[in-house]
Amino acid sequence: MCNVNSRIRVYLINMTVQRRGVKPHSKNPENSEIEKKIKRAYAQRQVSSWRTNLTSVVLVLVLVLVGVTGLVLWICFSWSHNFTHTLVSRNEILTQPRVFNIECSQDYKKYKHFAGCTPSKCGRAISDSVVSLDEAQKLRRLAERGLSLAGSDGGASILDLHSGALSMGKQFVNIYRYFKNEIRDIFTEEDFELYSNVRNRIQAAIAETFGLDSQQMYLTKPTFFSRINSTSAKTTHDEYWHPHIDKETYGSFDYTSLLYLSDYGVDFGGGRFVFMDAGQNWTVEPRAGRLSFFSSGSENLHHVEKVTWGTRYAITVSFTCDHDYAIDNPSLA
Ligand SMILES: O=C(O)CCC(=O)C(=O)O
Ligand SMILES: [Fe+2]
Repeated sequence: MCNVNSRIRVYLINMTVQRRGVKPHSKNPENSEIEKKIKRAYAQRQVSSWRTNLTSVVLVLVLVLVGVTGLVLWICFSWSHNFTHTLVSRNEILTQPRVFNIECSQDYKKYKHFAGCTPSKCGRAISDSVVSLDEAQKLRRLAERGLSLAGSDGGASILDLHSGALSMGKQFVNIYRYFKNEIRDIFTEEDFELYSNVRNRIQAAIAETFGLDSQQMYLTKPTFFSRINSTSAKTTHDEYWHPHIDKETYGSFDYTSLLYLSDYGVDFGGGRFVFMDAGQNWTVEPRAGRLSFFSSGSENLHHVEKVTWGTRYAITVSFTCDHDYAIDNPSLA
C-alpha cells in the first residue's frame, strides 16, 4: 500500500516538474531542492501516520485490558457471592432456634472424655428468643460503661468481668485492682445478676440443643465482652478477623456462644460472623439479643469480618466439660 502511494507520489512529482517545463530528475539545483522538500514532507507525513497507527493499537490494547480485568473481577465477585450464604440475616427475627447439625471433628479425642457433655453431637445454632432485646440493651450499656474506662489502641477491646481483664492501650489492666471500690460506681449488683442469669439461660439452651446434661457444663475462660470498631489493630491480640478454631485457640472450650448486643448494618458495617466450611461460607448477621452457639472444634472454623464503620458489641460466653477449667460467675464482692 505504502509502495503504491510512494510510486503515485513520485509520478506526481515528475508531472509537477514536467508541467513547470523542467526535465524530470534534472540536475538543476533548484529542482532537486524542490524534490528534497517534497520527499521530506512525505517522510514527515509517514512518521505521523505511523504514530497515529501506534496510538490506535495502544488504545485498543488498553480497552482489551480494561475489559479482561472487568470480566475477571466480575467472575471473582460472583464466585465469592455464590459461595457465601446468609445463615441468618439481621432483618429476620427467629421465632424458633435455627439448628444445623454437623459431624464432629476428631479434635475432642485429644482431650479427656466427659460423658453427657463432650461433643458427640456437633453443630451450630442461632436463637433470638433466649435473651430479650431489653436485656441485650442493658448488657450493652454495661459493656459501654466498662469499656469506656480504657480500651485498646485499635481493633478489638475486651472486658472480662470474671478475671477483671480490660484492654488498655497495648496491654490489659485488672479493673478490680485498678479501680478498687470505685468499680461499684460503674457496675451494680443488678448488672452482675443479669449477666449470671443470661449465662444460665445460654447454658440451658446449649444443653437442650445438643442433648447434654447442663449440670456437667461449666463456664470457662475467656468469657468476655468485646467492642470492635474500624480502627486498625496495633497488637496481635486485638486482631479479631483471623479464621480460627476455638478449641485450638483456647483449649478448654467445648461449646462457644456469642450474644450480640448491637445490630449489623445499623450500628456497624462489616463485622458479620462467618462459619467457614470447605468451599462455602455461612454468615450470621448480628442483631441485639441474638444468640449464636456451636461446638468449639474444627467442624466450626470461623472468623469475624473486619468492621468497616461504627461499633460492634458482643459477649463471648464459653463452656467446658472439664471441671478443672471451670470459672465462677463474676461478683462485685
Ligand atoms: O464476636 C464474634 O462474633 C466471634 C468472636 C470469636 O470468634 C471468639 O471470641 O472466639
Ligand atoms: Fe472464635
